[in-house]
This record gives sequence, structure tokens and C-alpha cells, in this order.
Amino acid sequence: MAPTPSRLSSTASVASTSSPLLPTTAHNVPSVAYQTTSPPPEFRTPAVPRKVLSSQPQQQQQPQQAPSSPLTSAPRLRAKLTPAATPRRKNFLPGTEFADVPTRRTDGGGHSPVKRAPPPPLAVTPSTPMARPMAPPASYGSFPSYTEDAFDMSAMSAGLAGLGVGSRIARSTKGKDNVLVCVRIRPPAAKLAAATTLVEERAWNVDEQSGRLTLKTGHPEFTFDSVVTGSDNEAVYEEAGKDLVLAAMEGFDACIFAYGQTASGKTFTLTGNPANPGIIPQAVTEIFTYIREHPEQEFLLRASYLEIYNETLKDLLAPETGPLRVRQDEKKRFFVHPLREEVVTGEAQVAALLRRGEANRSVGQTDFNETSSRSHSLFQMTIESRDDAPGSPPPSATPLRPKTPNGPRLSPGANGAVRMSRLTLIDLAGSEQATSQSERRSEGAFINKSLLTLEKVIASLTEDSKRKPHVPYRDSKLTQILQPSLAGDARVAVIATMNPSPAAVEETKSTLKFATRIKKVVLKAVVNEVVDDKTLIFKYRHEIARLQAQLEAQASVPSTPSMSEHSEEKKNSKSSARIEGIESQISELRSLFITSNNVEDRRQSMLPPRPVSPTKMLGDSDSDEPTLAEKYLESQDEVAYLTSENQDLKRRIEELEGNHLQQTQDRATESDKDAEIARLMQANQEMLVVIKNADSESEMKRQEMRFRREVEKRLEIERRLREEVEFERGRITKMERFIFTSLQNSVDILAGRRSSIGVARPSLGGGLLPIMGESSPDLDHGEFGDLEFFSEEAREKIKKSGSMLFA
Ligand SMILES: Nc1ncnc2c1ncn2[C@@H]1O[C@H](COP(=O)(O)OP(=O)(O)OP(=O)(O)O)[C@@H](O)[C@H]1O
Repeated sequence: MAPTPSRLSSTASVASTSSPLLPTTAHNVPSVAYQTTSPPPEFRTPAVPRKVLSSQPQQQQQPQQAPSSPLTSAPRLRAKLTPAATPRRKNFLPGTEFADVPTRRTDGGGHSPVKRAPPPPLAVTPSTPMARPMAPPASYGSFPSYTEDAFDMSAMSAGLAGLGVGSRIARSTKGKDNVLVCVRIRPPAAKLAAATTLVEERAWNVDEQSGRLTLKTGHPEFTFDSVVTGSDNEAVYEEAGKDLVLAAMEGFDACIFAYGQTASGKTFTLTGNPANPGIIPQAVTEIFTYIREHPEQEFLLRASYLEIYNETLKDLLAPETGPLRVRQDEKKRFFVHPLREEVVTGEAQVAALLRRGEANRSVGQTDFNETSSRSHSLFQMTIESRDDAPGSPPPSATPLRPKTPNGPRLSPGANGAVRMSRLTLIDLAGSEQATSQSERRSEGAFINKSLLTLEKVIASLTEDSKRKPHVPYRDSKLTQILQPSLAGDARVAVIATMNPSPAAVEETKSTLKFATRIKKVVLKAVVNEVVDDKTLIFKYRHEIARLQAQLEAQASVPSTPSMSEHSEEKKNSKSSARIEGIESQISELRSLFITSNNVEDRRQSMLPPRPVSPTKMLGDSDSDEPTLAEKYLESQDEVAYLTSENQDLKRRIEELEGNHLQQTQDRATESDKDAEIARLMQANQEMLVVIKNADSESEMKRQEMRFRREVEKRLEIERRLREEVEFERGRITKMERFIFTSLQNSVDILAGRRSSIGVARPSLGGGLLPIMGESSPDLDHGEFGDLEFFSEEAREKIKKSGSMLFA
């Protein structure tokens, strides 16, 4: 439990001034809660003064408490967006209608995510959740409230049945949007090395007003939503992070990823460093700031952290689990199983979780980066929220929330719905085409497989065709995991990181081309409001209600009159131990809900990791068996997964059948191969029957391979037959030519002889035969002598026709 304000000491510690999300080392974890309750201390420390956005490079002010760093001294250029020049409407995301509101940056830290009147003064409730006043009855229409003290499982089930939609409804609001693309240009390497005199030349011109980048040679030119230069991570967060984090708090799924070649600054942008926190720590701070500013809601947060390395999924929070699998749910959305998700209640806890995950990541050294991320890492926070938090002011006292830009605002919380959204932050591995180190080559192949598939997926999604194109999400783990986001249901932002150096131009061009393509992906993000027994809020509230019922039953056990004093005492002490146990379980479960009332207490809380199961209590978190209900839900998942796998296999078999039949039909048009084709078709049919009967994917793959080999063999035979036919044709042509020439020769000879006979006839009178006998060709061995390759019959015919010429 986090210490309550009254228990806080009055001395400030150094650790307390650093944001818990900063990537500090494990032993450097702040262990003392904030010392005062009012005003709240600065979350994002050290306080980097907000810079004036200007096209002119300007001298950056040094943070007050940060050690002077060459990384923060580079001038920062930022693209200011003008509606005409900007391909994307900036104010499209929820909350962005307030993007122009100046950031509130007081000593208290944080900034207001929405423009609204300050919340009305609340009646201060004790920070112990147990002691909170009962919530007013929720206005959920005919559907029962989840409010813990009025929780009624049978009423809940009745409500679900009444909805006529099984156990789940999802209400959504839709509107079209494109992927938000921000280019982040790191300072040139010479600057990073703090060589003030040696400034490496930049290969690109940056037009900050229009977000345009042009190679100094004049071509190519790219335009994006924004371009940020310099080392200030806050600027990048403002451009590409904040809107999406707020969208996630409003119930939209949101996904932010950094793409670029090695050493271009992806990890720097997402993680940052203690003096300059990246998007992840800033996002987490924003989440807790949002909670602080929304007293009418209660939240449940959980986090997971995984890595894709060489096409294998590793759970960074539970590396001992072994490779994770990607599955599909009943809606064909991919998800990772069995991924460890931990409930988190404070920033310090998230920071510790991140550090734990970081320590398990695969890093290596490339030619350009000493600590290169050789893997893709995905940090995800699942945010559940519902209105009418216990102890919150009545709805009338809560200022109206802003309208969603794409339609009327939903009234979340109606029918007991819980908003559930996921914020996914992805640090991709370097997108370079090749790595020069041999030991990295196989790695590179896998990294590139994922990124190449990502490119293919983007190409299919942006394909301009009437037919719905096939999107190859399945071809890599990364694209499978990104499918729910890229398929359009989420807000997506890409930070394309680039090195401005002339030496990196080719890689940069390919990064920018990728960014241009992904910009065209159209999204239709939805806010999901779920009435579902899968939400943690539901599970925990249900568990609390069950424990409370137990508690009441325990308290109402009457004492037995016949019992001796001793056994009565024993019984009482047992019963109070049981009551204490149940109470502590209830209080622990309640402590997982975060509201504006307790968020401050939890800020520095360093509870040990806690998986999401409601029955798993602190201390025995990993040993506990899942409940029957959980097993049932899990087996339902399993059935849904197997059904979808089965359908998938069927679909693939049909595709295969179609392909083979098509190929066979194409070949069938060539008449000289009819017999061969008939045989192939027969083989096809047999193989397809075998494939159809194959009861597992691996069996089907084996059959497919065998079939492929068979087809290849037969194609080879066919090729050889063709060659033989060609050869025979050649021989026949040669023979024909030979016969013709021989006959022609014979005719010539005959003509010559006839004319000599004509000349000799007058002088020889009837003595012709002796001459013929003398000079006639030797029909066996003369002109017709080399006909040995003809058949006997053909030879006879040729000889006969030759002899006839002399007749
Ligand atoms: N905008 C920036 N300002 C200051 N330093 C930066 C900036 N971008 C990157 N760097 C520095 O450059 C180096 C490489 O950056 P980083 O590790 O973030 O690259 P990367 O793109 O994640 O690389 P890889 O794909 O190999 O993991 C780091 O030392 C980082 O501090």
C-alpha cells in the first residue's frame, strides 16, 4: 500500500524529484513517496522549459536541474502546420480540438488534456477505499450498475440476457482518419559527439512550416504531418504522442511506432533518458494526469511488454514462459497468448515494470549503434474505465466532457458498459537493408522479414482496387500483432526517425517512402464500450461482491449455546482470522482501482508485480490456480481459437484447390498434353482429398509439399517429353530436306543424262542400253548410299522413285 499523506515524512529526497518513469537503474528506484500533498510535485522532471516554436534555430535553454548534455543543446526546428499545407487534419483526434490550448505547465506539472472548467471542489473522502461513501445509484437504465456495494451477479446476468446480444456489446463511434506521420530528424553525428566546430553537412532541406523535406539536390520531396528536429522529446510527444494517448483514455485503441534505420533515434524517441524522457514515460505520466483530472471515472490499468526477436515472441515480463503464440479471436483479431499482463496503479510501478522488461531485451552492436535494439519491442497499456466512480461527485456536478470530433459523444457508462482501450508503443528494430556484420545477418533477415511484410501489408491496405485485396498479416509476427491497429480500428501514429547525414541518404529515402505509403492508410477508429465479463473491472467488482457476501455470512454465524468457553474462544479467533483474510482481500482488490482520489497516493507505490487474475493475491500471485470461471473463459477462448483455425485451414484448402484446378485448366487447353494433364488432374484430385482429410496444419503442409514435389516431377517429365518431341520434329524436318535435295539431285542428273543420250542417240542408233549400264548411278551404293537412317521400307521407296526417273 502506498503511504497515506498523513504518514509522509517532511524531508524531501532527491529520488522523489525524478519521474518514476525515467529509465533509471533498478537500484536507483525512488523508494520514498512525495513529501507533501499540496501542491503536487513535478512529475516530469527535470523541468525542461517549453520552447517557443520557431522556424529559426535557437539556443536551447538548459534544463534547470539536468546535467548539461550535448544531446539537448542542438537547436530544434519544428514544423508548424498550416491547414493548406498539411495533408492531415490535426484536430481530428479526440481531444485535439483543444490542441491550441496552451499547455498548462505549473510547478504541479502535467498538462490538461482537455479544455474544461476546473473540477468542482470535492468533498474530500478518506484515502482508504474501504471508508469511501457509497456511490449514488448509477443511472444505467434497466441495466444493473457495477457499483461494488450494489453488485448483483444475477441482476447482471439478467441485464446481459435482456440486451439480447449474449454477454458482450460494443458501442462505437466511427469517423475516417489517416495515419499520423511525424518525421523526427536527429542531430548530425558530429553534433552528437559535441564537436562544436565540426558540423556535418545535412543532406536535406527542412521546411518546418509545411512539414516538407527535400533532398538538397532538389529531389525527392516529401511532406508529412510534422517534422521535428533537435533533441527535445517533449516536442515529438506533442506532435505525435499526446493526441493518441488522450484518445486511448477516451476509449480508442491507439498505436504509436517508431520506424527508421539503426541509430536514427527510435529508442531515443520512445524511451529517452532521465533528462529527456521519451514518448513512453511521457505517455504514462499523461495517463495518470488524466486520471487525476477526471474524478467522475474509475480506472483499472494493466501493462504488458513483449519482444519479437528472430520471429519469436518473448514475454519481457516473464521470459521464462518460453515463446508466446499468436492466436485469433472470434472476430479474427490476432492476440498474443499467454502474455503476462500486470495490474499497475502508479507511475513508479510502471517504471519498475519497464525496467524489468528492458533488462530482458535483446540488444547488440551494429556498425552505427553500440546498443542497437535487435528486436521489435511492444509495450502495451490496457485502460479500462467507467463513469460514476464510487465516491465521485454526482453526474450533475461533473462538467460535460467534450464532444467526439466525429460524432455525438457517447454517454459512457450507460448499461454498465466499461470502456476498454489499448495503447501500444512500439520500438521497431532498424529498418536498414543489410547489416555488414556476419553474425547479424540471420537476425537481419528476420528483422527485414517483419519489416518487409509490414511494407506489403501497407501496400495492400493502400491498394487502389475495387476488389478487397488480400492483406498478408499472417506472414510475420509483427504484422499479426499490428493487425488490429492497421485494420483500421485504432488511431495510429508513426514516427519516422532519420539521420540527416549525406551518408544515410539511401536509407532515409526508403524510410520516407515507407512513411509516405503508411500515411495513406485509412483508419476508422472506434470507441468500444463493452458490457462484458472479460473486463477486469467486471471481474474485480464481481470478486469483491462475492467476498462481501462471504463476509456477511461469516458475521451472521450464530454462537452455539452448548459450546464450552474454550471452544467458543477458539471458534471466534478462527472466525476473526477468516474475516480479516477476506477483508484484506477485498481491500487489496479495491486498491487496484484508480481514481482521482487515490492516484496521488499510488504515485510512488511500489507494489510487487501482480498478474490480472482476481483470485491471485499479493504474495501468492503466481502459484494460485485459476478459478473455474476463469478456466471456463479460457476454454471458451480456446474453442474460439480452434474454430477460427479450422475455418482458416478450410479456407486455405479451398484456395489451394482453386489454384490447382485453375492451373490444371490452363494446361488442359494444350492438346498435345491431354493425357499427361488428365493424369495430373487425377493426381491433383487425389492430393486434394488427402489434404482435405489432413486433420492438422502440419499434416496439410506435409501433404502440400509432397504434392508440390509430385507436380514438379510431372512438370519435369512433361518438359522432357516436349524436348523429345522437339528433337524428333527436327529430325523429321532434316529428313524431309534431305529427301527433297536427293530427289532434286537425281532429277538434275537424269535430265543431264537424258540430254547426253539425246546427243548420242543419232550416232549410236539402238545401242543405248550399254551406255546406261555404264553410267547409271549405283542405286545401292551411289547417291542413295547414305540413306541408312531410313527405315527399310522408306529406302526401297526412295530407290524405286530414283530408278523410275531413269525409266
Ligand atoms: N534526436 C536525438 N538527439 C540526441 N541524440 C540522439 C537523437 N537521436 C538519437 N540520438 C543518439 O543516437 C544514438 C542512437 O540512437 P538510438 O539508439 O535511439 O537509435 P535506434 O534508431 O533506436 O537504433 P537501433 O535500431 O539500432 O536500435 C544514441 O546514443 C542516442 O542517444
